[in-house]
Amino acid sequence: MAQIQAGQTIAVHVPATTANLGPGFDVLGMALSVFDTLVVHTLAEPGVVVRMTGEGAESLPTDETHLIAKTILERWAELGYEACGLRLEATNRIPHGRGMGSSAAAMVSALAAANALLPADAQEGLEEIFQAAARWEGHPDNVAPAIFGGLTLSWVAGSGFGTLNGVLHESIVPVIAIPDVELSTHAARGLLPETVPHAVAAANGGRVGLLIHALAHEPSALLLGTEDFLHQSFRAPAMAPSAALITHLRALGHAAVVSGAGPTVLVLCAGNEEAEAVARAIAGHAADHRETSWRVQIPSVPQSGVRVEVLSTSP
Ligand SMILES: Nc1ncnc2c1ncn2[C@@H]1O[C@H](COP(=O)(O)OP(=O)(O)OP(=O)(O)O)[C@@H](O)[C@H]1O
Ligand SMILES: N[C@@H](CCO)C(=O)O
Repeated sequence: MAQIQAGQTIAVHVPATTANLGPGFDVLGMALSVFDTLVVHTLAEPGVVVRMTGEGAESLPTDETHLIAKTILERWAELGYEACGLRLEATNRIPHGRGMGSSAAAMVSALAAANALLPADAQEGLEEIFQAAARWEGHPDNVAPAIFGGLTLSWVAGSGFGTLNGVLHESIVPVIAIPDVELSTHAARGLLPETVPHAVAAANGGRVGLLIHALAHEPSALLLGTEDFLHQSFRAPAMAPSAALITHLRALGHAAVVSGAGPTVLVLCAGNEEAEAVARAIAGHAADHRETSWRVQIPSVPQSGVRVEVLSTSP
């Protein structure tokens, strides 16, 4: 069995992502300019040590059970490589369990790192990393923009996944409101019904079509295009403050939706003026509903996703 070379150091940068964008459940995703950074050192001595700063630093494991370390080790084993020792230094800026793709970012940084530390002639491309990440995450909508950046449209293709970059109108500005509570994606998916009636699926399909058009060409149609029939109403009881904020913003004419599995709220704005009005509307709503506090950010949409820097190679 080939062994991973000790003495290598790489850095991986991966963006946060928002998924669904309303009706595009498990299909639409978009990168957001909030980046996690992971530095990986391969060591001659066996064992795994993880150091973290930022999100999750106080609560996540610091040994080989850490999600990123575990994924790197499992990927090497899957590809037939014997692991060396590892030191990981993670700077976590993506909030966990909020619907901003933290687990997808962790998965993508692990798989990109595992790949970059293979011998040069064994390294794979982004397409193989996408297939592995989507398989391990279970759905492709967050991992696609984390890998490829921009707006992504993804689908299940046989036993694998497909994705492509969609056109995003230059005026569109995302606003995110991150509440001070977490909801795990696993719990949020558990709230969904097994099946939906044909009429509901058809209504949702119509909105996805309109949304893709609105995102590319006609931002004025974002409010109608972001109407969802598949997931938000079922999950609302688990994120009542987010549901109330979305109702408030939509009544004002803004295209507010649940970001990913929630509870973060995403608003797709047609320009900076609307984005600033939305930030003010969120502040006003928060002042009247003090049980939840919100962090409001206006990120950009990076056009590329995961990036690996080789800091030092093995002797
Ligand atoms: N950088 C990280 N390092 C290690 N573990 C992580 C990291 N990011 C996320 N995780 C793990 O993933 C969990 C959150 O995943 P979960 O899928 O529930 O939410 P999310 O990915 O933030 O939201 P969503 O999938 O809706 O966008 C965390 O509680 C933690 O266990
Ligand atoms: N499409 C996923 C995104 C969260 O990972 C969901 O809504 O469950």
